Amino acid sequence: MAQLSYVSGSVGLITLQNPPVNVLSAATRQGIMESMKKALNDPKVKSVVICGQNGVFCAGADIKEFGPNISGPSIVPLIYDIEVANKPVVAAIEGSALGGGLELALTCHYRIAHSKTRLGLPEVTLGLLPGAGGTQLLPRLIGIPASLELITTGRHITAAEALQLGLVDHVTQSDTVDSAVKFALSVEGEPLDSRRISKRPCPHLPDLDAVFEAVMQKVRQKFYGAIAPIACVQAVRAAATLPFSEGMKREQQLMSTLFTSGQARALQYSFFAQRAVGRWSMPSGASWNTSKARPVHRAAVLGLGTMGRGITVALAQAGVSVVAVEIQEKQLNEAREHVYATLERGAQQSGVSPSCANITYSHDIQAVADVDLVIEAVLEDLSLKEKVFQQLSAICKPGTLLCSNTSSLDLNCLASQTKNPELVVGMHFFAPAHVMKLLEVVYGSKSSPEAVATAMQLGKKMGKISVAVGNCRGFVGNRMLKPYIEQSYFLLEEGATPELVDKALEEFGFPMGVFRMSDLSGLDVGWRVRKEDGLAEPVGTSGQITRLRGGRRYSPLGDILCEHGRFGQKTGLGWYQYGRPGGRVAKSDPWVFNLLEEYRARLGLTARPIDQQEVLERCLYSLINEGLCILEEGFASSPEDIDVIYVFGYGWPKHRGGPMFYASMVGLATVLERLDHYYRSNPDVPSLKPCKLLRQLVASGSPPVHKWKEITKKIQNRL
Ligand SMILES: CCCCCCCCCCCCCC(=O)CC(=O)SCCNC(=O)CCNC(=O)[C@H](O)C(C)(C)COP(=O)(O)OP(=O)(O)OC[C@H]1O[C@@H](n2cnc3c(N)ncnc32)[C@H](O)[C@@H]1OP(=O)(O)O
Ligand SMILES: NC(=O)C1=CN([C@@H]2O[C@H](COP(=O)(O)OP(=O)(O)OC[C@H]3O[C@@H](n4cnc5c(N)ncnc54)[C@H](O)[C@@H]3O)[C@@H](O)[C@H]2O)C=CC1
Repeated sequence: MAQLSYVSGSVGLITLQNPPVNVLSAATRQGIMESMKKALNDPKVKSVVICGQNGVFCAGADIKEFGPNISGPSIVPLIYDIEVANKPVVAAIEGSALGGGLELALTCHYRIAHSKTRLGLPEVTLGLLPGAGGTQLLPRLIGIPASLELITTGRHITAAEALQLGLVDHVTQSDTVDSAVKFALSVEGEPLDSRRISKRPCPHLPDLDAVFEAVMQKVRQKFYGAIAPIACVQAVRAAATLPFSEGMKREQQLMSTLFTSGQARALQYSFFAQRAVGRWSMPSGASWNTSKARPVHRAAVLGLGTMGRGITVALAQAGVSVVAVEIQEKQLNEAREHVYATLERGAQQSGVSPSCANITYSHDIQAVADVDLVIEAVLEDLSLKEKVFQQLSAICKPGTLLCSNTSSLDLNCLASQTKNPELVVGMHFFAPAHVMKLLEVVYGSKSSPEAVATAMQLGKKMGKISVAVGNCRGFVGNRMLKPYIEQSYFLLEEGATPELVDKALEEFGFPMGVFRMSDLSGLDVGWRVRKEDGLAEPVGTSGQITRLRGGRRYSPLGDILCEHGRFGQKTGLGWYQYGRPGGRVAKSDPWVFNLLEEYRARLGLTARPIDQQEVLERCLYSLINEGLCILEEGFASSPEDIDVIYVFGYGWPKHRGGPMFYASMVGLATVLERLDHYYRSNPDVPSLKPCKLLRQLVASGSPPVHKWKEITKKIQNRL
């Protein structure tokens, strides 16, 4: 796991050997410790270089080992041993130096990095802090403000930025190990005291209290409810105010609290879930093992409204050449300007030149004839989309993949309009499409595994976290949103206000409660769908209100708002008031309170006190129940798929893992008991009826999320 070899006569070269990314597993830590001891005791060795095999230095601790029974040599004494060494130790950094990997490099006396290396302390994203001395060493090396920024965000930086910050001593474009060995030879025998970071004082900061207060405030606001960023600030403060050994004790104290926290478990679960969704599978068993993605060099985007523009930007940024088609001249011109400005802004932020040269614009659908893949993003209208798919099927060269960005229409209907339904898949992006990380790749009943593989691969190239899902109404994310929104309306009928419901959800950790979110996305969107489904009927001022439609409880409150022209932020009025159309600051609206009072009076409903717990239970448990139904029906292949969709597409707080993980933390038996309770008092609300899978999981002793597959498979096989 770590090997000592001898090079250039006097250099001991320690190579970390733990593929794929040389994590510091127990065996690797043991290997480093033994190799270091051997090198330091060998009189022939005058200097040491530490590197990682296969072009990766080290991705830090092995997250899989985290838990109450962590074994092997501790990482902290190991790093002390390196720093006190009486021979120069040089880190040869390439690929990644992250977390414990960067801490290992910080204990070396010199750091040489390849220009393509990424460095960082991402522990905060795992619910931890850099607990192998990182919070004490980094501020001593690069100062407090820069350390606070890196440690509280977990941001990865380039070698160039690391050099600028003083984090590395030298950046090379050539062979890193060769450069480090040459460097080691050049410093053999030189005094080392000034190179030991722990011996340095932390750079003085005159307004220390004010700096820490401001950062703490920012962190509390930005990472609402998360405990790790706060502990990170506290640990860096220890570096600024305490001697090194005392600071290390404080770091360990804070780390041990985080290490066993539910938030750390959730975030570490999420780390692996993000990677697991990439290993997609379809109910037929198709996966990467059986299907190969086709290369996509040239893609078309059809419809340059809100979504088409974002998709064009994301494709161009991924280096794909784009044909962008829009029928309306005005929209086309606006889109061209918008895409250009967004790419320019992105280029300025990333320092990479913009990719505008890759895009051609047209108002003629014939322009898509020679592309490898089309993403359709025209209006959400089935007959329009059907016509577009007929045209695409006739125009495109054989083998072109036809993708739809529809958020709710049946993919099979679109596929049936084409000559090759196996080439049709959904690519459901989220707004704004060039920013949001999530992509649902939707397979219809005839989609070929190759088509799914190609969409998944393209999503990855575009920097998305792609999740393959089945073709049910609303797919996974929007389908689960339906009972969540429905419950929020029922709560209003029973006595809650939009403010009360939103406060409960925002304190849970959502960036926006359900009503503020609905105002932002536009209330008319759901209204249109409800009208198409025959649910929304005009109420008028004297009309009868029926709260039972199709045998189910129904709340027309959302429809009533729309009948008054209140579509949310875009009209300046929705569940809140915004001052003007397009306004962003939500203020309570007495009109809404009056409406609710009149509505309840008209229907003979008595408002009762509703607490935050009930809001959370009814909104979240009904959403969780729907997620479990989706799993039961096989439209998602694992709970990880659902959790990743909610964290990256719907603002589910990261430190709560996702709805499925959260349900397992709360206790599946508790979720079942509460759903049973609410369903008993609302037998006309089917989404509160606990699904079969939930009952089965509880009956099987509520296994952890990673074991659910054993039970879902059995249920799915029986379907
Ligand atoms: C009981 C009470 C005790 C209380 C006291 C406790 C004290 C404990 C002290 C411990 C102090 C330890 C401090 C420390 O060192 C903390 C850390 O280092 S935490 C880890 C920080 N590192 C990271 O977050 C890096 C994570 N990795 C990445 O960002 C990417 O993998 C990377 C950029 C390196 C490479 O990306 P890419 O090429 O895209 O590959 P993948 O992401 O697909 O990864 C490939 C493969 O490797 C797995 N993997 C990656 N990193 C890790 C890791 N750190 N641990 C385990 N496994 C890792 C990844 O899952 C992939 O495998 P799959 O099988 O495909 O999933
Ligand atoms: N807006 C959102 O937040 C999201 C929307 N979606 C889906 O994306 C699709 C597009 O939605 P938006 O961008 O919001 O709509 P939009 O109304 O902003 O844009 C649609 C564009 O398509 C153009 N168009 C219509 N027919 C066309 C044709 N035959 N050829 C070329 N262009 C044509 C229109 O002129 C318009 O510019 C819909 O299916 C929607 O459900 C999916 C995820 C999120």
